Amino acid sequence: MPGQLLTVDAALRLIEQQAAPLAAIATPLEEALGLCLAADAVSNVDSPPHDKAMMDGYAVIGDEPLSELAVIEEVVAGAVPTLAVAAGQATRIMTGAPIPPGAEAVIPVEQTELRDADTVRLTSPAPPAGKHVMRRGEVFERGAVVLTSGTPIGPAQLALLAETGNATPAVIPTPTVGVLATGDELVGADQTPAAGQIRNSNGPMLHALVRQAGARLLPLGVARDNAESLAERITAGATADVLVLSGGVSAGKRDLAPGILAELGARQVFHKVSVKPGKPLWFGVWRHADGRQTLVFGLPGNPVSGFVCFHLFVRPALRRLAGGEFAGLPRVAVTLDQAVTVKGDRRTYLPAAVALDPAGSRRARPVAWRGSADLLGLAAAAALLDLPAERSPYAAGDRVEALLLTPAGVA
Ligand SMILES: Nc1nc2c(c(=O)[nH]1)N[C@H]1C(S)=C(S)[C@@H](COP(=O)(O)OP(=O)(O)OC[C@H]3O[C@@H](n4cnc5c(N)ncnc54)[C@H](O)[C@@H]3O)O[C@H]1N2
Ligand code: MOO
Repeated sequence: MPGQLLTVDAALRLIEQQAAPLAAIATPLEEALGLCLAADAVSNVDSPPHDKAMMDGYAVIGDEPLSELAVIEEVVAGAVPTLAVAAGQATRIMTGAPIPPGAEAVIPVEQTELRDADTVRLTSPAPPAGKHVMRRGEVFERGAVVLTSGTPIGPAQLALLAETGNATPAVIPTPTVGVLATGDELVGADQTPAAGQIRNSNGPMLHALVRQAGARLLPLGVARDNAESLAERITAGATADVLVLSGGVSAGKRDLAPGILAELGARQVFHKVSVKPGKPLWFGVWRHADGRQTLVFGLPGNPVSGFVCFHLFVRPALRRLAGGEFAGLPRVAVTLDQAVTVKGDRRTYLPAAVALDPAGSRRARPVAWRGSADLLGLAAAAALLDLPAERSPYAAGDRVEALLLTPAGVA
């Protein structure tokens, strides 16, 4: 371990130990998109619920010896046949409708012509038994587990839950994340900074990161660098599952957040990680009198440090709380387009542009940037290169790992 600092992996293990899925709730299906199932989903119907026609046409006994058939009935989807079909007979049937007793196949309407209202002639050889018929329970039977606990609910899973009668499935709810920016120097994006002031960019950035992660945002505004303001705003975040603070966690005189958190009853799990940017990261657990707990992340104030720490450490915790895997951004291999030297001994995450070469493999080049306050560089990045210090210097052509910030990871 470099110096006395925790490695990124050790820090992640400590966070994972504290991040258990939230308690399950029952939710209306319409609100279940994006949530994870908290229990196996069982079907209360067979699928399909009856032997069903897969084509519009005529239900027949199958391998029909005759080429002219008497039409005895018509069954549309939603109706139930009343007559059994025998040799020489057919029931006019629509896709999805139940197959009448005795029938074993469907002749598509295109392979027939009507002689008169009650007689149909086959223009192709009669189909064998089983053709264009789906058997009751062929896809799954009543009582079958159709989705297992932990499955994320997308549109297809939602449709399956609807089909199987799971109108209010048990799910893990969306975690709520309180976001608090700290600092006397901060003014709003719509204000003109006076001497010594800067605009609060971390607030909007962290709000966006929380939303992008699919969590519910509890905006807590800006706390000033004094004990009263910090204690008041942090206390307002006690209802959240996760509290994200920006700034005030390094070694400065005004870096009061860790002390205030301890006074309020939050237990520090670690402070400082061997990562660049992001070294001053603080992580703790705040247990409340009612048995709930809030995971607290004190992110460094430098914007890129906060961004990197959110992706590396907060995002996996949010996914775990929501019932998913403890996993962050997608990780891919890239080829470096230029040499890179990592200074110091911290594992370094460098904002990079990524392009596909003609063979379809990803090539990456660090963006021009001037350290952990450079949002211009970060805004041009599609990935974060993951560069362990001990492998430095890196040469052009070296294969390294990168965390993708955009779905395609190319920009
Ligand atoms: N003596 C030491 N000094 C510093 C250390 C250290 O280990 N020893 N660590 C450095 C590192 S690394 C970082 S990163 C920063 C982190 O400092 P803090 O988390 O305490 O953050 P602040 O001091 O409050 O602010 C740092 C920087 O970020 C700007 N900032 C803060 N909040 C916002 C915001 N909401 N929007 C935009 N910019 C923000 C702030 O103005 C400062 O420029 O500490 C180093 N120092
Ligand atoms: O680690 Mo700080 O986060 O270098 O800027």
